[in-house]
This record gives sequence, structure tokens and C-alpha cells, in this order.
Amino acid sequence: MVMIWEDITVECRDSYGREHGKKKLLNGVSGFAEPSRIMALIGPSGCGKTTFLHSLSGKLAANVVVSGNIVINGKKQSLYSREVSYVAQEELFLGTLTVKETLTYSANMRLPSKMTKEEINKVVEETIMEMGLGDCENTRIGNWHCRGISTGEKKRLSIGLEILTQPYVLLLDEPTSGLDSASAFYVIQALCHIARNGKIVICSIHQPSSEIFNLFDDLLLLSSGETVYFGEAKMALKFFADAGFPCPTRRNPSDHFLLCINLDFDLITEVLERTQLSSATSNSTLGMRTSEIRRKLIGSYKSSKLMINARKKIQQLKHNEEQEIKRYIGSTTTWRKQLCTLTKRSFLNMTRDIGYYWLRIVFYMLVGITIGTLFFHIGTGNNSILARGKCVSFIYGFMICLSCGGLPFFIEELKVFYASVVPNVLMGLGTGTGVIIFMMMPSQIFRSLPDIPKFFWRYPMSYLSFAAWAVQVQVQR
Ligand SMILES: Nc1ncnc2c1ncn2[C@@H]1O[C@H](COP(=O)(O)OP(=O)(O)OP(=O)(O)O)[C@@H](O)[C@H]1O
Repeated sequence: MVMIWEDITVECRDSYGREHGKKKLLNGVSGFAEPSRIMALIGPSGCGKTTFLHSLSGKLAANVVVSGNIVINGKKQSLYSREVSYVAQEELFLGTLTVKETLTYSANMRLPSKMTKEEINKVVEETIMEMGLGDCENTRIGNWHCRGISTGEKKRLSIGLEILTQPYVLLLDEPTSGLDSASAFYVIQALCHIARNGKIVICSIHQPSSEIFNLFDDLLLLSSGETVYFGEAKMALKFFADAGFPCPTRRNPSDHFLLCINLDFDLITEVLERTQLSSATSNSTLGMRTSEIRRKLIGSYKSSKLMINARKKIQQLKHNEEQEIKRYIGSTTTWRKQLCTLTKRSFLNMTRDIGYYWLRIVFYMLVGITIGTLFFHIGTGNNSILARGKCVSFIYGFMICLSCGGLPFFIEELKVFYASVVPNVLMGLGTGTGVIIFMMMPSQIFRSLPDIPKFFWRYPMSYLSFAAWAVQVQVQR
């Protein structure tokens, strides 16, 4: 089982969709990834690392056009492949759930329904062990108002969520961003372990330390959408030395690579020259402008044996037979199970969040008692019609104001649904139901005070309907 990408070119139209405003984000990037190996994708900011990972996982934005071939396990891939799992830079979780609960709910949603509870629990336990999350399995993830697990643990949890279904290929966008060197080392080591179990792991990374760099088997070096180097990570230093840019002995290899290809250094030099803060006119350590070094390196790579061999290997691997590999195909669980899981998760999330549920219940009770007292025994005469009208407006006003308090939590839950179209559809449907139920509720309170408990009960029911809709769509996590 191998993954091949051949002549991947990504172009984006300008914001008006005009053809002549096209910009090349990737230019003919080719390569391959083999199982049991981990590949680093390194390059300056804006060089196209995320675009490359999005092309491989079929998550490109609507305003870009991709051309080229992607072949996984002998099969040409269409827009989105279930064989590929993608871990984005941003982590999306429900902060009130613990690590174990998050993994268990996700496993219940995505593992085949024929798997028993014990089997699912075993997969969850194995994932916890593999990602080294044992110490924090019962700790809440935490959100903006409640501190939870550390950033490193969150990164490992997002990886854990993706490996639950045992994908062939794991793509990760900067899994070490925001981590200290020890946590970053831990994350990459966990990824190495996943790769050694026969998976393909490709991850973009910003300036890894030399210890982390040594963990990678392969390297794809990009600069402004062009391949500067593709091959074994340990051979990259030789390639740079052969091209005339050897890495000084005490310099971190990845720092050296970026120093040679990051065009921002030229801009900085220009600014310094203009402001007369420096007289340097070139990449100070290599004595040349970075654009020139980059051009030479790209030229060296294009005429190198590395590229010829890579092309030959791509042609060989493209015709390899498809292999049977065990994995859990996502979203094969039944509609009913998804409904139960989502509803349980939604209730747990709501009840654990004081602001989302309990605090608002207290406010609603206070409002209910106030309104009940103000409009107690208003009678059934002509004058009471006006009083009833006032009461309804009063109730609507409070309801709408207080419901805003739940928005941050509602949005947090929506984000977890991930696929871009789903949140919009759900937001519309959920809000619609909420409004209808709001309209029904005042009449309940209005009739008599003893009905107030019904009103409190009915409000959470709108979230139940939201969960029911949610399961009808493809849920990613
Ligand atoms: N959908 C898009 N429309 C227009 N431009 C885009 C789009 N996606 C990416 N770009 C541009 O393509 C270039 C590469 O972006 P990309 O996010 O792939 O870079 P990156 O190497 O991942 O950067 P970083 O390391 O900072 O995350 C950037 O200049 C970006 O502005």
C-alpha cells in the first residue's frame, strides 16, 4: 500500500473568480509515501504546506482548482477519500467532556454498528494507550472558561480521534504548533509509532529541533509551491552540500533549509537597507540573496538523480496491485445509534455547563415567577386583552435575551460537526425549531404558573430535535 501524488498543481482564482487573476499555490509537486514511514513537510510560512495536505485529503476550498493524480493503494482517488484522515491545526472538542468520553462518543459514531460495546471500549483503550493519554483520560478537555488538559494532550487527542478508524494514511497540519520541545518530541514520537504499525504518516512542521528532525524518515521541502527537495530526510544535508550550500556543523538542519529557501529574508534585507539599519544585501550567512539560492536549489533538484529516481519509482508504484487492508470504514453505524449517541452527548454537555443550562434555568425561573406575579389573576374582561399582549411581549423579550447566553456553547457544538455545509444547515434548522418552541412556550407559562416545569422541560427538547437532524448528515467526529 503506497500513496502517490503526481504533478499536483493548485491554482486559485482571484476574489472575483476571474481567470486572469489566477495564482499558483502548488506547481507540479510529485512524490510518494510508503507505509511504516513518517514524512516531514517543511517550508516557510505560506509556501503551500496546508494546500498540499488539503489536496491529498480532498479538502480544498471552492475557489481553487487542482490538477494531477493521487493514487492510494493502487486506486486513483476522487475528491474525498475515506482512506485518508486529516488532522487540522485547530482542535475542535466539546470542552465539558473528558478525554475518554470524547473518544468513546466518537468511536460510537464512527465504528461499525456490528461492533459490540466491549470491542468499541477496547479500541478506545488502545487509542488512549497509543497516544499516551492514560494520565488524563478522566480529565475534562476544558474550554474558554474552564481549564482542562494541556495543549500537547489536546494535539494527541485530535490524533487519537483520527486513528480510531485505522485509516491507511494520516495527514497532519502542524501537529506540534504551540508546543514546547518536549511535548513536540512526544507528539512526533507517537506519530512514528503509528507509522511503524504500517500506516503512512505525513505531517507539516515548522522548524523542528534536530532531535525531532532525526525522527523523520522522509522529507518534502516546499518553497512558494515548488519542490526544493523530496527524498530521505537524512540525505537532505548531502543534497544541500552538493548544491553548494552545506549546513554548518552546529546549525539545526531544518533551520539551514529554511534559511536557504525563505524568501522573506530578502524582504527583511530590503527593509533594513531602506531604513539603513543594515548594510547587508544578501543572506548574511551564505553571501547570496535567498531568491538566488532558492532558484539554484530548485534547479539542482530538477536535474538531480533524486528526482529521476522518484519519477521512476512513481511509475513503478502506480501499477502495484490493490492490497486488502483491515480498517474500520467510517460512519457505518446505524441511524438510531447515532441519534442515541449524539443526544446523550448533547445532554451531558449541557448539564455539565453551568452557563449553558443551570444558570439559565435559574434565570428562567426568576422571570417566570416575576411574570406570574405581575400578571396574576388578570381576569377575562376586555382590559385583560391588552395586559395579555404586554405579557407576551415581556416573555418574548426575556426569552430572546436569555437564549443568547447559550450561543457560545451551541456554536462550540456546531463546530465539532466540521464539514462546512453541515453547521450552516443545522444552524438554520436548530434556530428555526428554537423559535417555534419559544413561540409555544409563553402560552404554557401564560395559562398558569404550575405549568412552568413543562416550559423548562420543553426548552432542552429543542436540542433533542437538533440532535435528530444532526445524525442524518455525515458526521466527521
Ligand atoms: N483558498 C485560497 N484562496 C486564495 N489563496 C489561498 C487559498 N488557500 C491558500 N491560499 C494562499 O496560498 C498560499 C499558501 O497557503 P498555505 O495555507 O498552504 O500555506 P502554509 O505553508 O500552510 O502556511 P503556514 O505555514 O503559515 O500555515 C498562501 O499565500 C495563501 O494565502
